[in-house]
Amino acid sequence: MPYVCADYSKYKFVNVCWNSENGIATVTLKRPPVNSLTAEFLRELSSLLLDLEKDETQGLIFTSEFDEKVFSAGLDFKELYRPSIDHAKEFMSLLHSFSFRLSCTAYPTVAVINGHAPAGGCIIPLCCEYRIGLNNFNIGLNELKFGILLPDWLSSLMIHTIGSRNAEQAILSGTLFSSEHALRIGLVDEIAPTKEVALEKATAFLNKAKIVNRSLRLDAKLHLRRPILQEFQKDIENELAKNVSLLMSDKVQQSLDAHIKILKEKRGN
Ligand SMILES: CC/C=C\CC/C=C/CC(=O)SCCNC(=O)CCNC(=O)[C@H](O)C(C)(C)COP(=O)(O)OP(=O)(O)OC[C@H]1O[C@@H](n2cnc3c(N)ncnc32)[C@H](O)[C@@H]1OP(=O)(O)O
Repeated sequence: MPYVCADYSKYKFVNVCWNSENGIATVTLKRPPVNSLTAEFLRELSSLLLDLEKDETQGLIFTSEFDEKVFSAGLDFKELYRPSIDHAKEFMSLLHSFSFRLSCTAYPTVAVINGHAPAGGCIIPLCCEYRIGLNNFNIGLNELKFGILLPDWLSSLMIHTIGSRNAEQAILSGTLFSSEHALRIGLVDEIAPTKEVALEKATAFLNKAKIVNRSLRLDAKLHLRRPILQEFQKDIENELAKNVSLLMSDKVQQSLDAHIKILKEKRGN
């Protein structure tokens, strides 16, 4: 059983709950109001993965504090609207390194998607090995609707998860899928009626993974995920520069502006 050394109370945007019997860490995302991903949040999540690795967690479950509302609303609109060039570079680099690290963790990973997971909100579930959804939520990579071309590593994660034909249709149409539809195409592996049941299913998946030798399992995981990991590692500097310049482009900035206005109007402010 892992001896928990790290001080998990230092984290601002996650709550980490260890099960001392099975060594599984449940990480609840709690950055109000909608778990949108900022540079600070991504930095924290990356550091958390390292702590969990050092403490030899036997498995990781991600879920959200904002139950039946939102798992994550994706990249933070407000932070990405008119950022400085340095901030845009830092943001893209943090997103890349966190997603890479999560995709090749030694320990098995599950996302309990207990709310909407649009666009960048779908990244954590896609990097995980298994996804359990609740009813009545939307999930998908709808970035094309924002004028954002997906980084190659993100398309590759989607292809790995739902196959190339489904991924082509999903990405090119910018579709957000209902939970039932997500189940049909394999974007989620199971649907659960409540978060409690979803957490039980997640634990069952992680317990199954435990019977296998840890380092052998990691070798197999890296082998099976090689096409994704190659995309993460391919020409990193160029890829980051491309994403930064896309983000800073007038077209994407105008689209972010429009979406921020829509959200404001929705709230009547
Ligand atoms: C360059 C390539 C790099 C990377 C590739 C990946 C790219 C990803 C692009 C993105 O991820 S862009 C973000 C896409 N996300 C969305 O379109 C989601 C937008 N939000 C919603 O649809 C809804 O807010 C919700 C379904 C998540 C939740 O709905 P509801 O519960 O009704 O809450 P409200 O809409 O009233 O929102 C509450 C509060 O939260 C703010 N907010 C919502 N989404 C974001 C966000 N993505 N970033 C920042 N803030 C967000 C919203 O403005 C409200 O704020 P108040 O101040 O009015 O309380």
